Amino acid sequence: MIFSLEEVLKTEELKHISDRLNPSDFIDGQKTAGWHAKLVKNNQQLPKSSQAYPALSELVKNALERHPLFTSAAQPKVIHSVIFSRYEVGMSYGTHVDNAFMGGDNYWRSDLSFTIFLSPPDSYTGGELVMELSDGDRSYRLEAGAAIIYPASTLHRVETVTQGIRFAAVGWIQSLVRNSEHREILFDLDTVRRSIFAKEGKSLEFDLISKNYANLLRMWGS
Ligand SMILES: O=C(O)CCC(=O)C(=O)O
Ligand SMILES: [Fe+2]
Repeated sequence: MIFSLEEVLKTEELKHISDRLNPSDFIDGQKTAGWHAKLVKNNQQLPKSSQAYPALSELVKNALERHPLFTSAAQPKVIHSVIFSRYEVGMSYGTHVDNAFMGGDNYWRSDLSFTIFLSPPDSYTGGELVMELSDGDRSYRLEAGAAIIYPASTLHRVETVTQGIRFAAVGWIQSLVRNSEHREILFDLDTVRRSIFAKEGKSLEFDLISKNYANLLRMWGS
């Protein structure tokens, strides 16, 4: 399941982040790509050792966690390996799949990948995030502050930026529920039980769906 979240970052948070993304701090993005992704990765990123990185990466994780749809859709165990990337004119990231495990000493699994768009779409051209799906390509270019979250198993690419600068925060999620189809069933059940709760409160129907939601989570989660 691919899902987008609107307004993950508020306007003042976007400004706070952009004020701290100093182009001269950025380094070649090749540093964090797998051996094959390196061949097609042509962008820049903020090094984790930079002064701004720890607080900005916490801000991004907290913003995702407080979004009402995030927990239900992603069942996050840990959000990890956040990268602030920068694409100037001519930069792109060709077709690749993200590594299955990341995070240096911790070795978190990447079940879901996310991109939070940090630049307003009218401030650059090109730079679409494209998912290469079995029924064709699907292209995303969201408002600043919005996020797209997709299975890390997906082939994807970032098109060449042809004008302006594209900033993004990307990262990965190890989910409590490893299987994407299981996550989708849980998401649907959670959506339905919340809708029942809104209409009729803690009814028998609500309790039965909640029972099955919790039991499936126990069965599929780890
Ligand atoms: O910038 C993006 O939207 C995605 C970048 C990406 O695919 C990656 O860093 O692995
Ligand atoms: Fe990627």
